[in-house]
Amino acid sequence: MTTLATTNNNEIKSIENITSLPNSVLLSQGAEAKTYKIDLYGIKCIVKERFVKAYRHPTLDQKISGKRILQEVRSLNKCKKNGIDVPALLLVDVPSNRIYMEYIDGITVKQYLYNCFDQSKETSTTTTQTQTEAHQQQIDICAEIGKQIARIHDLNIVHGDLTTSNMLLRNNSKSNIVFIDFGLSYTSTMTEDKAVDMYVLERAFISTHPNSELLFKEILDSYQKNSPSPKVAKAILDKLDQVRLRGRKKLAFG
Ligand SMILES: Nc1ncnc2c1ncn2[C@@H]1O[C@H](COP(=O)(O)OP(=O)(O)OP(=O)(O)O)[C@@H](O)[C@H]1O
Repeated sequence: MTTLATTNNNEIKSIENITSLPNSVLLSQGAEAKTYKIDLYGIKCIVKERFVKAYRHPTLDQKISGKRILQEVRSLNKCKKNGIDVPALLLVDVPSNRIYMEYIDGITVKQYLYNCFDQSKETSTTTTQTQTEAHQQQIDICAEIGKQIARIHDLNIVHGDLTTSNMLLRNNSKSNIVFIDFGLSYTSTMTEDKAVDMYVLERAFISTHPNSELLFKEILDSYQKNSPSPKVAKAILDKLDQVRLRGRKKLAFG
């Protein structure tokens, strides 16, 4: 682990206040972390800073934040090492609860799918060809999502928060999905954990992209077809059926 070094009388210090940096922009404030885009020595990068939760005991808070950071860093590193596209890790500043990573220039998969839906809508200006192309683009990106998640699961990484907002398109290219936000990720060999990961994605996908059940099926088909371990992938998808059933029962009976 390293600390961001700014030498000051031979002292190594963290940047005190991210917002004081020129060109720093707050991109999002989640429940646990703030995400900034900054310019560091001329390089655009992302700083994810887990903030102190006042309702938690400080020691416990530091322990939880430290664990989440470690998990995010581990997952990012493991993915990168195995050729799965994730932001490159630049620095980890444990005392300040910050991770510095590569800034990915590109839209989210969520936005990409919205754009395709817009193009595929019947209007006076759209042609059948535009609609067919837009539909094919949706299918292609869903196939890519399934393939890449199968590879992540094959590394025994459970993402924990799979949504189309947590997938970015490097240079806006649909064949270049970059997975982000591994803050809730963990290591597991259990089919159940991976099935729940797919269930989280399914719920998020269907609610973010209405009437997209057939598209989600593309994700599942590709997940199984492209998994490095097809038998395991099949077991995970069989388990997904059970997870769905439990989810429905929970909704119906509380
Ligand atoms: N490497 C990156 N490159 C470009 N944009 C990014 C990058 N990482 C995050 N973002 C942007 O910042 C937003 C928030 O990031 P992220 O999802 O990692 O944080 P979070 O959801 O607040 O964290 P957590 O869920 O762990 O509390 C993302 O939706 C994305 O738009």
